Amino acid sequence: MLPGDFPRHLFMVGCGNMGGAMLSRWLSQGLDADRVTVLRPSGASVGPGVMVVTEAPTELPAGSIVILAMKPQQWSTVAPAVGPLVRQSVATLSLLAGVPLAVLQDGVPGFGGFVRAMPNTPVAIGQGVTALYADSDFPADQRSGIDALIAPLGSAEWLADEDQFNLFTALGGCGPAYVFRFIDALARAAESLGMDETQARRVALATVRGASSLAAASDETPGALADRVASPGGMTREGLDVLDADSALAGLLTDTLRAARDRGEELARLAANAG
Ligand SMILES: NC(=O)C1=CN([C@@H]2O[C@H](COP(=O)(O)OP(=O)(O)OC[C@H]3O[C@@H](n4cnc5c(N)ncnc54)[C@H](O)[C@@H]3O)[C@@H](O)[C@H]2O)C=CC1
Ligand SMILES: O=C(O)[C@@H]1CCC=N1
Repeated sequence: MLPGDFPRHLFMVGCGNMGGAMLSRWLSQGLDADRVTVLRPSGASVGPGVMVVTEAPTELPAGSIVILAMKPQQWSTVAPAVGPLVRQSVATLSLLAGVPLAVLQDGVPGFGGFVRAMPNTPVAIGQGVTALYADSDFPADQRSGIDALIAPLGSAEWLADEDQFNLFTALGGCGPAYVFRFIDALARAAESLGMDETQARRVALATVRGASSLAAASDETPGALADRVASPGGMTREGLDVLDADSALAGLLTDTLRAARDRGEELARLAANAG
């Protein structure tokens, strides 16, 4: 079921991996396909009944939200084409990683309805986490429409400080990729030590799923839960000692998030200049 104040119409600019994950969830939760229009250069279908256009129309249905779901680097070329539609929208949600509100506003001068959103692909099953940020120009009474839009996708966090957006992106937006890589590495490690490949993948995935569900359901921190697995003098501690030596895992993940976060500033420059 969609919330009652779900936007009346969605106009999506691009619908690839991320836009497609959001759209499939909204449709699965009861959104009528005729309440969505997708602009994509290929014109390829995104699902039964959803209108796909290859050029921006001149008008949007009343109460539309525009969702920018193309690549950040495309903003400076897309802005002139979709600017008139952005101005007609009650709000325009930008998924463009790294691109600050100021760069969005430069593309459509005078429009105060931009909201930055950073979802992640688990939105496809309603288990995403989405960061949201709007500045003081954004009409306060439109926030509930944005909340209704995001609610079917999982949890949401409004950030108070736009400077935190790239760090949130590195953790929440990019994070599924790092977790998928970890699952893969866990399975490959078991395989390299002699386990059958298919069994290693199955057990690694089941272990990560069970552990993350337990951590989500527990009052204890993941750190405390790790210690509970490690029986004194037992096997787990020997393994944890490898991960913890010289803060190996913590250091690797800090470097990982730093690299992802810092790429956001480069994407902002590309969005402003390169087209
Ligand atoms: N993939 C992810 O997990 C996440 C992606 N994002 C953001 O979502 C946006 C899209 O990323 P992905 O879906 O991964 O990329 P993608 O490459 O899968 O999809 C991009 C879409 O944009 C369309 N497109 C290309 N040129 C266009 C144009 N001129 N006008 C309209 N549409 C155009 C493409 O046809 C495609 O459907 C990016 O801005 C990214 O930063 C945000 C959070 C997570
Ligand atoms: O890789 C990217 O730039 C986007 C942002 C978060 C996930 N994917």
